[in-house]
Amino acid sequence: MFNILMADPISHEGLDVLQKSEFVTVVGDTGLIPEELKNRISEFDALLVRSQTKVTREIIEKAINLKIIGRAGVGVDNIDLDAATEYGIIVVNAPNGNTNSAAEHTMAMIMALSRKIPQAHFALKNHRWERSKYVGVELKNKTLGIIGLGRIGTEVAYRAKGQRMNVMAYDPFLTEEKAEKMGVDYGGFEDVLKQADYITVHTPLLKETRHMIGPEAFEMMKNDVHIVNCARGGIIDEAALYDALVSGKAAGAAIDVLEEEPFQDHRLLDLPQVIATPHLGASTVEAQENVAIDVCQDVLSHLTGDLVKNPVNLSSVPSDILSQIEPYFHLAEKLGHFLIHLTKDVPEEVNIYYSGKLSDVKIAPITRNAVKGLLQRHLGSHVNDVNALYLAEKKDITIHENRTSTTKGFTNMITVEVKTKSGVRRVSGTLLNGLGARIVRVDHYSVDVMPEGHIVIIHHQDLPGVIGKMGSLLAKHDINIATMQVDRSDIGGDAIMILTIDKYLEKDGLDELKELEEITDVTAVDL
Ligand SMILES: NC(=O)C1=CN([C@@H]2O[C@H](COP(=O)(O)OP(=O)(O)OC[C@H]3O[C@@H](n4cnc5c(N)ncnc54)[C@H](O)[C@@H]3O)[C@@H](O)[C@H]2O)C=CC1
Ligand SMILES: O=C(O)CCC(=O)C(=O)O
Repeated sequence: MFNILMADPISHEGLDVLQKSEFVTVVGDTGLIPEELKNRISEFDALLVRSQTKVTREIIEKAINLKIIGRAGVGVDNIDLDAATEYGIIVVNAPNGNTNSAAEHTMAMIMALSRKIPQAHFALKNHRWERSKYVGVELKNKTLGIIGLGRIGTEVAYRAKGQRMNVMAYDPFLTEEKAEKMGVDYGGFEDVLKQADYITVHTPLLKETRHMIGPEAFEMMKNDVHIVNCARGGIIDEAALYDALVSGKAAGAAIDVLEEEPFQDHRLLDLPQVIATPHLGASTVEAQENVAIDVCQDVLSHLTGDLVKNPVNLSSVPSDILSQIEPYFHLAEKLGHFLIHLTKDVPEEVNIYYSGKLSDVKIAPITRNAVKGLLQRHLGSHVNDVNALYLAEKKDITIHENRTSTTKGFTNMITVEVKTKSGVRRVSGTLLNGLGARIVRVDHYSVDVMPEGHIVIIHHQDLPGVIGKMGSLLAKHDINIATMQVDRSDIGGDAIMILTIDKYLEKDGLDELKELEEITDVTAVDL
């Protein structure tokens, strides 16, 4: 049974996904202060948050059982991703479910700002009829500058065009061709600043985007510019915005997000030309349902051993290829685990070869799992597919992926190879149609072994009587051989025998096998 802590309120449609599962229990405890969260986090396998809860390194360090953090929304700037990755905790978000709501909110803010609706509303509610005070400006033929043309920025662009605005955008991934296709003017950051009447930001909050709209940016802008931030507090330097508004450079600002939430400094909010909402961009029934369902499904998938759709600290695996790679994902881990038992020295380099059908599927998740299988033996069960590559790098092990369409007799094959100072060891596996996974090569030997259960790998001299001796010795230890595979380099030369046995071979049995004179090496591995 896995324990999930819901630390921020999540829509019940998402919670239903979890509550229907017999594998999880959900504890709802919203509004915990950081100290309380730190003290309780070790009880949980999964943590669900929105933007309020700050999942800091300090909390992650205490989260000894935590496997996944689910963010019901897009921005993950409230989660220390480096710490999560380092501790092998996967972070998932729900990047698509609130795009529409955030775009609609942005448009509502742009329109309310232009027509001073909140100010006029407030006056009227206070019984003041002030028609001449609230003269607005039209959006038609004005230029909207969009900084960050991702999911939300793109939706805002289409809506602004519906308002007959000219749209100009800057995004490091925007090409001239793409802009043309969208009917958007293509510009650099400064072009947008200089030409826009309205500027709206839709980037994530990153080192690079923090305060990207600061004093210098305001200087480049047109007089009477309108500023909109429905993305993240901190993209716009609030002190610089305040100065621009007070000096009259900027005509008004609409802000949904603040550098500190809930706000500490209310100077900006007190300006009459500022309209504001308390981080409501995603606060619609529909968006909250969408993000809750998406994130809860991923949390459940991860806890029950399946792949997730929206990992943040892993590259994303689209659902259509998810089912395609899943069996290889498990095979790769077993190959890594098998091989590390054969590897007697410190691994320096790992090569993973993908051949046949696998040469054109998304292999990154498969690679991560192979590395996980390799590292777990020595680094323990905290190694997972989130931190495997990070930990390999920390251990100075270089990882290379290689694709080849050569099938080597199999329609698909994964070969994991480890280089150490004493040489190279490798193991290959495949998925046989209808028969499942098989280990088909160990170094230069051909075998056919199901990668599961108790396995003994015996290197020996190809001499008469060896198999008999081995069988008797195992029988003495009450061990039944389930399957046996043998291959040799040449008659009377080096040979390999791979046994699957019905129970674990204890150390004394292993040592006795090693003492047989024809045997050069014995390795036991449990897959
Ligand atoms: N107010 C609210 O309630 C909500 C806020 N958000 C926030 O909105 C923002 C955008 O979200 P999405 O569109 O879903 O993200 P996205 O990832 O689809 O788009 C972000 C875009 O910003 C671009 N970008 C990154 N660095 C940039 C830079 N230096 N200059 C210009 N562009 C840059 C990226 O290339 C990307 O195209 C995020 O900060 C997210 O957290 C999202 C949903 C609701
Ligand atoms: O959880 C929320 O309501 C905030 C949504 C948000 O800011 C995001 O998805 O980035």
